[in-house]
Amino acid sequence: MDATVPNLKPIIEIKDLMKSYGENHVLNGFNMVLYEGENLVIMGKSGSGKSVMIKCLIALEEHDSGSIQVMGKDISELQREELDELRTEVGFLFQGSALYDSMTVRENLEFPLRRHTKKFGVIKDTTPLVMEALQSVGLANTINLMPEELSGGMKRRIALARTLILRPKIILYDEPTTGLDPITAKEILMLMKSIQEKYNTSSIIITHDVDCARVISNRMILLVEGKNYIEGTFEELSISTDPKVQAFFK
Ligand SMILES: Nc1ncnc2c1ncn2[C@@H]1O[C@H](COP(=O)(O)OP(=O)(O)OP(=O)(O)O)[C@@H](O)[C@H]1O
Repeated sequence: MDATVPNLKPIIEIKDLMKSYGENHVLNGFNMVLYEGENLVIMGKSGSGKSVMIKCLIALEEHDSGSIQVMGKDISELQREELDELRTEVGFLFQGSALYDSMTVRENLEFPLRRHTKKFGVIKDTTPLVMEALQSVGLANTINLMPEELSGGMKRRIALARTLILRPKIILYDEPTTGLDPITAKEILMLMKSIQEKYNTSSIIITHDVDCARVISNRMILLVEGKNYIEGTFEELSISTDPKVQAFFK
């Protein structure tokens, strides 16, 4: 474990996770612990089950067996309302950002506030929360713009602001730097780091991007054929002589 991880309190624990689609056994006993304040990178070949694992984690997909504990709660035991509440603590940033094109930046950010009224109650004036989230991503001046007026990097930052507005304790990133040029990708990584420091969030980051893993990870897990193949720090994995591990560092 990297010395920069402040403590070792688990915030997510996955044990022996199995998930198949017909004969396609995607997750075959995956295990994972995410500690508070940690940035955990999951790497794996295309089709190795990374996105399915994330979907099981937030109960968008039902797992076949094994257990998933998020903030001490077994997600398969939660009723719909409890699950909705838990989802306000787990923000996710999927590939492609997915802002609503017909809404302004402000309306995009207000959307989760209106959907999850339990966390903050009914808010009469959303401006302070919207502005704080936009300031966190350095884009306060875009509040009245439409998504089409934003660059790819800006869209991703706004999507991150929309995730942050509910003040999640955990953020799940699926390929946060894919499709961005190297400079914009670096800006996003710096932003992810500053958010983690500011809000003390814990994150799981799925990525193929070695630079992303190097900059952001406290620890990494390599997923092969639906289970953990190896885990360790970037430094440990990057000097591994195992061909399956080396393949990611080329
Ligand atoms: N809803 C679904 N129905 C059937 N099969 C699915 C479904 N979702 C995923 N799969 C299968 O699960 C396997 C793992 O997919 P997954 O999207 O998790 O891969 P991944 O590791 O995230 O890949 P990538 O890096 O390309 O995003 C694939 O074989 C995929 O076809």
